Amino acid sequence: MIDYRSWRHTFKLDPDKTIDDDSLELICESGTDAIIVGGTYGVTFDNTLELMSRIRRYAVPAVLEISSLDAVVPGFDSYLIPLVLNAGDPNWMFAPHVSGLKTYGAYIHWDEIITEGYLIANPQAGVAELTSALPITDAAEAKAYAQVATKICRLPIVYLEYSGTYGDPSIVKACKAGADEAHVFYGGGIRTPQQAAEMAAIADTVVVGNVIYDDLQAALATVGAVKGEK
Ligand SMILES: CC(C)=CCC/C(C)=C/CC/C(C)=C/CC/C(C)=C/CC/C(C)=C/CC/C(C)=C/CC/C(C)=C/COP(=O)(O)OP(=O)(O)O
Ligand SMILES: O=P(O)(O)OC[C@@H](O)CO
Ligand SMILES: [Mg+2]
Repeated sequence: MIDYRSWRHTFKLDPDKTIDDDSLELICESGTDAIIVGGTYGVTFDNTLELMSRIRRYAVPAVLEISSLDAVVPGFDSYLIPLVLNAGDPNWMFAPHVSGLKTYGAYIHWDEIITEGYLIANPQAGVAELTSALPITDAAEAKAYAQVATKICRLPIVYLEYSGTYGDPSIVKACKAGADEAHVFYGGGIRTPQQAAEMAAIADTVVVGNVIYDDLQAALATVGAVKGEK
């Protein structure tokens, strides 16, 4: 099992976006703890395979966060499987996972599978639209969702997803409190070292995504900010 509990900082690369070789090298050699490959829309087998093979030039661990059954590519170190805690469309709760097990069951190495209790907190994110995510009304509700994930479903990870916008630290704190011993990933809208450090002081691992494509130097500066924390 990959040691995700030691990760403090990760970059998330989207197979549907373009990154040149020099930028990819800087990301992979940045000192980040892992590269997560994933995205909501436009993720295909071919663009995932292409990105994975380019990342594989470097020693950094690479994991695939599966969002489509058409894009399950062998060769990653581990596979993150989201379970969307606040999916309003029940077809996103377990149906893809049942299909996945029917299709890939014979090939699964269970010690490579890591399940994430996914809590979608930005109603404007693509993933919120896709899953018809229910709004999180307040910190008490965020804490309760985290407890559903960890105390009731006994999931090892809570992923608080603000994809595209910077989150509310009080909601992140509530999630962390509800998650107890489980591991908390925070992702969304981190664009500065200060934001990275602020979220890293609450969550166990921070995930930096979109800024990679908008401002590479800003993205790289988040690594040192997090590694100095906690
Ligand atoms: C041969 C081989 C390699 C075998 C491996 C076996 C294996 C791992 C099999 C998988 C079995 C299985 C149980 C599969 C089910 C996987 C599946 C399709 C689950 C559904 C996941 C799900 C609910 C997806 C919904 C979307 C989601 C939560 C995506 C997560 C990623 C995400 C939110 C990224 C952010 O995207 P981004 O584009 O940045 O966001 P914006 O749109 O807001 O910008
Ligand atoms: O792209 P950003 O907003 O940095 O979010 C990171 C990650 O949580 C997306 O799944
Ligand atoms: Mg993204």
